[in-house]
Amino acid sequence: MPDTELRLWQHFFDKAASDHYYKTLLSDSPWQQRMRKMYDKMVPDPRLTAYYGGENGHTWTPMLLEIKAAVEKITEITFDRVLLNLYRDGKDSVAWHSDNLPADEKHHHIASVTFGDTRIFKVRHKTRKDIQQVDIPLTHGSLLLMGETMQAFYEHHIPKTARAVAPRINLTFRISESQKSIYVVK
Ligand SMILES: O=C(O)CCC(=O)C(=O)O
Ligand SMILES: [Fe+2]
Repeated sequence: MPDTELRLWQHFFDKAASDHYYKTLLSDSPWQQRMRKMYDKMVPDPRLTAYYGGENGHTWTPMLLEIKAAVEKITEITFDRVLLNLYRDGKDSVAWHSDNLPADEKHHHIASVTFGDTRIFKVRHKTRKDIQQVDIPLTHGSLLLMGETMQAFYEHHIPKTARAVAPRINLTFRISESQKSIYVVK
C-alpha cells in the first residue's frame, strides 16, 4: 500500500492451536468494560478489553508469551505490550481511528492476531482520496503486521455487522506506549 506496508498471514496459527487459544483466552482473560468520554457523557466501548505488559498492564501469562514468541519469530520484531479486544457479537466494533503514538513519540510496527469469528478490518488513507479503501477479512489464526508508518498515514475500523457472528478476539502486540489512551477517536 502507498506510504506503508501491510503483511497478512491468513493461517499463521493452525486450527487446533487457534481453537485452543480462542477458548482459553475467551474464558480466562480479565475482560474489562472501558468507558470513554464523548462530549459530556461517559460511554462504554462497544467491546471488552484486557491489557498486558508495561507498568499498568496485567502480568503476561504463559499462553500470551507463547503467542508473542511465535509472532516475534516470524516478524523479527520484539513487542512489550498486548491489548486484547473481545467483540462479543456483531454489535461490537471499533470506530475509525489510528493507534496513538507511544511514549517515545515514534511509530512502531503493530502485530494483530485474530482468534474466533471473522470480522472485516477496514483501512483508509487519511488524506489521499485516490487510494481505495481496503477491506481485509481477519480470519481465525491470522496475523496482520502493520508497518511503522501505518498509523501516521492510515486509519482502521471494525464495523458492526448484521450477520450472526460468534465472538472474535483480537490481540494487538505493541511496543511501549502509554496505557491510558490507545486510540485517537475521530
Ligand atoms: O480488532 C481489530 O482487528 C483491531 C483493533 C484495534 O484497532 C485496536 O485495538 O487498536
Ligand atoms: Fe487500532
